[in-house]
Amino acid sequence: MHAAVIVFPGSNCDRDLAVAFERAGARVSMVWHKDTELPAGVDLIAVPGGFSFGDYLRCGAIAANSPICRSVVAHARKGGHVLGICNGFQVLTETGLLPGALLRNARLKYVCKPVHLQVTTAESVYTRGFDAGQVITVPVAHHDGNYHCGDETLARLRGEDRIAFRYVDNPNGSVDHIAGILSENRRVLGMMPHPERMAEPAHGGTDGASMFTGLVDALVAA
Ligand SMILES: NC(=O)CC[C@H](N)C(=O)O
Repeated sequence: MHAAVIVFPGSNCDRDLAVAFERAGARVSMVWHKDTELPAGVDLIAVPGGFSFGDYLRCGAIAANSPICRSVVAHARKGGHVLGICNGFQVLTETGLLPGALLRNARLKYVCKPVHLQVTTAESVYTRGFDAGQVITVPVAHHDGNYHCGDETLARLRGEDRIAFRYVDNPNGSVDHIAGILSENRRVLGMMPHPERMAEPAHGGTDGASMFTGLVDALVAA
């Protein structure tokens, strides 16, 4: 299984994400935002967390218009897998691959702490390593994590079982406590919490590791 991790100026979770994939058995290529082509044979693209382009304009807005993102969008439109974590989730909403937007946290503060997440659906390659309803602990670290979408979109996300994770105690005001969502074909996932920061014992917990092992196993078997 070959994963590509996209790197923007200001990304700061790219190495963590690569290590989490490698520990789960994946081969990883780092891809600079100015590149236009993805490495041949890539199974999954991962858009990491951080402060791409200094969060200027809106978090993820400039990154979404970088050369590599044209290939990321094309990969997803062909049915490819794309995972966006934190700033990566913001980038995916800015590209239009996922609906909705990440607004400033309800209390206007940067929130950085471990949170409890309910795995809302296990029906995706990203969440198959968990049981539906399972509660896991992973950290959040963001100031724009307040997920917002219109009523119609929310009804579709619920009706199509596309809410991947919900906060047990909502830290940022997200509608319906949403922490992560899936695309219509369930192959694109965006989430604000950081599973890659809770993926080995030295992190203080390993709940996030199941996401990477479940994902790599699914894509190897595909
Ligand atoms: N850790 C992150 O990816 C942070 C994302 C973004 N810079 C924010 O604070 O909302």
